[in-house]
Amino acid sequence: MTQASARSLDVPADATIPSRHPKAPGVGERIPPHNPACRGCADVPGGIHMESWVDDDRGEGGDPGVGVAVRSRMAVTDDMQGGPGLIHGGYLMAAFDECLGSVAPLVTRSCVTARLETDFRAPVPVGTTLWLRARLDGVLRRKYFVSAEARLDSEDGPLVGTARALFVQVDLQHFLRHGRAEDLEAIGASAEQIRAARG
Ligand SMILES: CCCCCCCCCCCC(=O)SCCNC(=O)CCNC(=O)[C@H](O)C(C)(C)COP(=O)(O)OP(=O)(O)OC[C@H]1O[C@@H](n2cnc3c(N)ncnc32)[C@H](O)[C@@H]1OP(=O)(O)O
Repeated sequence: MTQASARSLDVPADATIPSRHPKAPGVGERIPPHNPACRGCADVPGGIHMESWVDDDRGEGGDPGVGVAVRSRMAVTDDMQGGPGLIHGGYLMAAFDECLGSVAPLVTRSCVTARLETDFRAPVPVGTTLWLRARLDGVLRRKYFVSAEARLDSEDGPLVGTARALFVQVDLQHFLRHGRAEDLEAIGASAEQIRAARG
């Protein structure tokens, strides 16, 4: 296998699709913020205020409850402007990252974005609402392959973007080792845990 194909976002043939974790929120339930300071999903100044729910991915056979998917909504506000009256592309990518990033935790522990590819298919005016839908396409070892689409103003509105991403599962040590201590302490980590993780 070449280096390029090893890092591709194409779902490997031997990937599987596990079920939602029994303790994960159920279909239709709101997904709570994964960190109270997250600029993606928490209600904090300067955030994108994404709201997400567990969706029902009916899968190939159309069976209800099969698969793992997330539905998200984001208001496109004036402060997201790039071109005059239009969303900055980085905000659309942030929206995709947040929606895509809510999928794997329905199955496993924390994951982080390793790679994110976005196709900007149509301009997104400020003052609109983005509706996103992401699904789990396959899992191989620690790798979670996900894809998403974004539509304007309703769940079946015009398609404005699509994305594919790879999330890699990490353990708590990832955050303890790399995160700023005061933010880790704010979510309950002790100074001793942080010191131990950093060696
Ligand atoms: C307190 C709780 C709060 C919970 C908080 C939850 C936070 C969620 C936040 C939302 C999402 C984000 O914004 S996350 C923020 C943005 N992302 C990041 O900061 C991640 C920075 N990158 C990293 O830390 C690292 O590169 C990792 C963890 C992604 C991978 O490092 P690693 O753990 O050493 O693993 P590594 O062996 O390199 O890679 C594992 C497998 O993935 C593949 N792989 C790795 N990177 C890539 C890549 N870019 N493109 C393709 N493939 C890749 C490798 O080839 C390998 O495949 P194979 O050999 O197995 O085939």
